[in-house]
Amino acid sequence: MPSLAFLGAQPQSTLAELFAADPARAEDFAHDLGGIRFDFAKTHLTREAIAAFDPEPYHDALARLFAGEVVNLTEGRAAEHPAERGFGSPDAVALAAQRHNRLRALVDAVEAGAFGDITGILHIGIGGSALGPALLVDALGRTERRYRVEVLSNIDGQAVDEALGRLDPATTLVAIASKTFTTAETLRNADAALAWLEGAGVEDPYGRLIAITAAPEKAIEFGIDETRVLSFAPSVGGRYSLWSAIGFPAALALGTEAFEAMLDGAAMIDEHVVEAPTDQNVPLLAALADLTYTQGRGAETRAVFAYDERLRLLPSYLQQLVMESNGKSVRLDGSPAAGPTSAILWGGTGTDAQHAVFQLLHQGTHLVPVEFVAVAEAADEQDPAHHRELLLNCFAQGAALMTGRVSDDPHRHYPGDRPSITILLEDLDPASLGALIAFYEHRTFAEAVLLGINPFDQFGVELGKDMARAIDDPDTRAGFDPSTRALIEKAGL
Ligand SMILES: O=P(O)(O)OC[C@H]1O[C@](O)(CO)[C@@H](O)[C@@H]1O
Repeated sequence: MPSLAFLGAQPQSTLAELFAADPARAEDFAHDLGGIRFDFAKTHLTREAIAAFDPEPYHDALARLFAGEVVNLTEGRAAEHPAERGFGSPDAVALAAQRHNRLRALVDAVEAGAFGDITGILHIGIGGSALGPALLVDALGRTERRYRVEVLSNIDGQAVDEALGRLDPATTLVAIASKTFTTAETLRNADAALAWLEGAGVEDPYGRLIAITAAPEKAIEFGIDETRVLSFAPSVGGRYSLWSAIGFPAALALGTEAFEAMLDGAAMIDEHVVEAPTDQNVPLLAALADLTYTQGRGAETRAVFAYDERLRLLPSYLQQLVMESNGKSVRLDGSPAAGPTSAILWGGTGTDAQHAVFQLLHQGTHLVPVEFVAVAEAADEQDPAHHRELLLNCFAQGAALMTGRVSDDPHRHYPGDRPSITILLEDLDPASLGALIAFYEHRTFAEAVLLGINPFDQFGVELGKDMARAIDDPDTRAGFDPSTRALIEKAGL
């Protein structure tokens, strides 16, 4: 059983005291890995706590994950997303490679004109079947994107109209991405897309559909020819699936080489977590810092600010990854979790957020560990002066949160000692983005292991889905509470 005893070895010193006592802190608590600097110096993590941490249970869990053992005990399956990056049982790795070959073949077919002149792709999916592709394309496809990609997730008809309005039905491919191929929003939106193609007079609308799923039989039942079904393993969780066929729109829009470079970046992190000792293991250190605040100091949230417009979708991607994984109350054996589990993750982009929510971060009553994610190199064709100011603002915020400012006037007093992690990418490219995302996956995994919870199930979302079905049925609706029935009546449903 993993132990959180290391938290007891953490002196309750302030950040200023930690820096004063340790001249090498800035250097030793910052780690350069794959072109990314992970700087933990402005957290309350200490050498004592790291030394007191027993990494054995973590490494055992990691070995089980990479061996393709059943680590998702509540659903009785493995969690094989690392196999997409070459780490797993030989069978899983071979199968993932075969599936990537099919993905590449389909990209090649689109490029060779097998679907006619295609200029756009409508990617329909939700949660893990949408957030990853949306992030990849938005982050990396701003200048070189070869196809217009629209990601449609919400069941709101306005979202449908907006997405369709930006595409030409005559030259659009529709990818229906759903691990289960049963998700209500996705199927409803797929029907809307089909009607859109039909309405525009597209000769063979079903011929324009591609399915991406772990349930190929259901996609075939829907009417999609099996040659256009890209599958992935049921053991790849939705929020861990962007490495699989779910990444198809990114592979198409950015090119398969870029997609492979992203997988390589992630694989570099896979290797790192296995080999690095605790005091160098970047995702593990981040998890130790997270637990220092949630378990050790009562922090309920953690905020991530992307100081780069290209990463504006990162906070919402991380919300699913972190909260759907570790927002649990019971341990693997069903016993209650000992103390808080996942922090509530929220965030935004810098510098916008500075003028909206940073007041609370600097002077509010909540302890909010902050994370800054920035890129040293400006995006192509970006004004270097803007980029310089963006970065300077980012670093100034970390310094201000930590240092504070003393004033006799309580309204103008900044207490300081507020922690932050800074993640600085040398450049934003497929490899560094892959590494960044895999870092977050491994950090989430490490946290789950230390908390003794299962990061790979998500039963919490099932109740709402069941109720959404029941509420639409007059017989079961009668059993709903009076408040809900009154709302349904008021809305005229
Ligand atoms: O890919 P699917 O099966 O459509 O599911 C979409 C999303 O729904 C969830 O199951 C829960 O809402 C997520 O875990 C998943 O990413």
